Amino acid sequence: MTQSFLSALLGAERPVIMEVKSRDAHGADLLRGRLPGDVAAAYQQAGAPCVSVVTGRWFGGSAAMLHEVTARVDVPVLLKDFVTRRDQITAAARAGVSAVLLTAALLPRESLHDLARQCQAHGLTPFVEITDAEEAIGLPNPRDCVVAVNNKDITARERDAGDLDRSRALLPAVRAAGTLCPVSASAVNSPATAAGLLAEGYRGLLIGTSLLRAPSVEAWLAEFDTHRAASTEKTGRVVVPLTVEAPPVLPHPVPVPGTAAGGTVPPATPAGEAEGVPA
Ligand SMILES: O=C(O)c1ccccc1NCC(=O)[C@H](O)[C@H](O)COP(=O)(O)O
Repeated sequence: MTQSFLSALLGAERPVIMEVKSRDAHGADLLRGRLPGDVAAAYQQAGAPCVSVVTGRWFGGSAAMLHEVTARVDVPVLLKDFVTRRDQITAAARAGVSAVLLTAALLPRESLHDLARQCQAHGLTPFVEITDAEEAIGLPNPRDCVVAVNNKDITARERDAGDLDRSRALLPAVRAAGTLCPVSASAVNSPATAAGLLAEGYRGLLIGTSLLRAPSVEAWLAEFDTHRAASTEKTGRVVVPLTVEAPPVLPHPVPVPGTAAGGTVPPATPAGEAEGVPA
């Protein structure tokens, strides 16, 4: 891996984080006989700047999936699991990921911020997923965080249809939080919708189901490019790739004020759902 997750996404012509996920929220198979590593490799081949892998068991994930994916791609990898403890971040860094999902709706504020600092201390990008404006406030070093609006409700296991208006409504708050990279995640169900969200000001998108169900990723991306060109013509808004300096990796362990080194954060996630993160 040569670039941090954040710089890879900001520097991409097509800022789409392509996700490998075994099952959707209703249990439907998304891999259809394909191996996770093969799907990830196909994404990289198609030009993915970054890949996401869901290891959370609600979505049929496992630690093995993470290893299969990291073994097959050179692009930065985002780990999506129910991360509540510092040791999960240490393990994720050891496993070769570049970014870690932190779900604001499932973490007390202090823990969210502590885990974000831990990610940064390991040179990982905190991928902070929010569902309301308040959750974005006060993140540590926000320029080094991705802040993603989740269009679905993880507390309901994402069984809802998703609400893209949430992304539209929260974009000003996400920008105000200080991130360079607002992302819209979940329920981005078509190339047209994806292009629309970029035209409205998002710097990145996280897409799982729509790409996994597409008969051809290349055809999906070609349609996306067509819609983007059309919306650029209409709005004049162009997403200019940015180069950012990778944040420094601080010496480890990094003492975090107010917490016991190596201590755990209060468990706020469904018990036993985070075993996809390697120990
Ligand atoms: O959102 C979470 O907190 C979460 C935690 C652990 C595993 C997965 C989690 N979310 C999954 C997702 O958010 C979606 O897979 C992702 O955004 C893609 O959504 P879609 O394009 O609708 O498949």
